Amino acid sequence: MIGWLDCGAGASGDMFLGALVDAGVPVEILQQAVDALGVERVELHPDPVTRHGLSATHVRVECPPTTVDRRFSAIRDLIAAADLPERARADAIEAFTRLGRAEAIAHRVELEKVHFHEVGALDSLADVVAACAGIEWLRVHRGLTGVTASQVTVGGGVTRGAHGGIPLPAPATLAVLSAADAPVSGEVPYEACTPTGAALIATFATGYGTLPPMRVKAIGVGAGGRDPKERANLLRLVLGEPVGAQATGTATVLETNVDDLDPRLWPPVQAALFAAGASDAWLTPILMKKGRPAHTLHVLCRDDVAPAVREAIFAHTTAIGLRVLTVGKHALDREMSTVDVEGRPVRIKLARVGETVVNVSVEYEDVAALALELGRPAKQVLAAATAKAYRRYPEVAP
Ligand SMILES: O=C([S-])c1cc(C(=O)S)c[n+]([C@@H]2O[C@H](COP(=O)(O)O)[C@@H](O)[C@H]2O)c1
Ligand code: NI
Repeated sequence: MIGWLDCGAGASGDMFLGALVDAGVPVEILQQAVDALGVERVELHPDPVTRHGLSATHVRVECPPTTVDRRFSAIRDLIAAADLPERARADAIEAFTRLGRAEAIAHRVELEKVHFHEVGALDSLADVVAACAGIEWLRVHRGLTGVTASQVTVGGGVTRGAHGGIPLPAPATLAVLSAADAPVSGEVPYEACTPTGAALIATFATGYGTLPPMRVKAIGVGAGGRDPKERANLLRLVLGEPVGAQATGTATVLETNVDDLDPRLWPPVQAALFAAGASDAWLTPILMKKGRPAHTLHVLCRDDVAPAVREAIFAHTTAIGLRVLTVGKHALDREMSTVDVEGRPVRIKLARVGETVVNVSVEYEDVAALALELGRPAKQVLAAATAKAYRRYPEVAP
């Protein structure tokens, strides 16, 4: 599954949460992430709303009055210590680092000393961790592999900040989006994209453009708090299975020979590569120059995430150079479905050639989780799920 963010009406933290809930992410997942921070009680309330007659979900983020001023370093430490899924935590730190760097540029202060004001900081903190937990839920439960975004409408005019009038687009919004090389335009006379919205787009989007070719499976429509007359204040998250050019085209393989990395570090290297967007990463044992036993690290990724994957290889291994290969790719159209095992859903992945299903595979993560829950061996749950899948798609049964 891939995702595309329609940012034609801008983006903000609450619009992100609305889009996620509207796309099917349980609000409890978002609330748990906020609760995991252990700060003042912040409550998320999803409401069905309309904007210009279009239905959407708005998530009210209710923050109590607070006098706590939070520096960037304190916020980063709070997120680092929170009990969140690992990738959600890493994304939340990344989003706040993007915000912090932007504020540091705008106010000419050091990153560690950037200061977020009281309720603004709490609201933004809740938005960021909840959105990151929501995207992680989509990765785990809907097989989301990547997100791209449209050009971002940022708006124009003036807004009020803690220190007075702020020109729009807000300096932090512009700094975040320019650092991410995101295409922007003004278009409307108000603040369409906030700094938090910009930081979330920049964290999740691996590229920018129009809706990629996909079979659409879910659409999440998130509303902003206001209903300006110029356009429907909506952020749309479109989720679907890639088709056509995305399935058939090119990919990048990065390769490097490594003879001096402590072998205990390979699993965290692999985790870091996946976090950077790798589609797969594997090692081949080799005998390299000077007769040294070593490994070739191969990393396959989409072309647009290759720079991030390259950075991760240099950051996490001892490699000081690598090969970059553009390879042809043909991937079958895929689609997720579920089968029922003892009343619980287990996801299956279907692969099609045209309309014909040619392969069905049971998602092992679901099997392992259900086996744990039922206290049964994973092989039994796998066999039960596979039997159900073959019953539904006898054309692929052995
Ligand atoms: O108060 C300050 S310093 C402030 C700075 C900036 C900069 O761009 S710098 C922007 N703002 C405005 O505050 C709100 C909050 O944005 P969220 O991202 O937390 O929703 C927004 O209107 C910014 O433009 C304040
Ligand atoms: Ni600021």
